[in-house]
Amino acid sequence: MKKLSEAEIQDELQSLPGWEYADNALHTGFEFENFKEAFTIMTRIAFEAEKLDHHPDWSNVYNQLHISLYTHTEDGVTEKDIALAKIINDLVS
Ligand SMILES: C[C@H](O)[C@H](O)[C@H]1CNC2=NC(N)=NC(=O)C2=N1
Repeated sequence: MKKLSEAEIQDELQSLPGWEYADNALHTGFEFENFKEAFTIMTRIAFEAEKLDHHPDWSNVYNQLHISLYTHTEDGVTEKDIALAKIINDLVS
């Protein structure tokens, strides 16, 4: 899986509302009604991440969820991060 250039990442971000590129990774944040809603989405994301064999760096505090996507093996953002970001946006919307 090839590391994407910054230009390629910015191009992909056009179709990823809510995501930004910083510090060599993609980042987003969501706020839910409560902890149960946040954790339900996290569970759905976890199953999709397992299918892709690609896993988010994330943190959850009550109803807030912050997610960063990064490909450790390539030390940067790859198509797998873009694919997972799209799945996450679809699950949350
Ligand atoms: C061995 C296994 O395929 C790797 O560790 C996978 C698993 N999940 C991963 N997730 C992420 N975000 N980056 C990786 O490089 C990565 N590598």
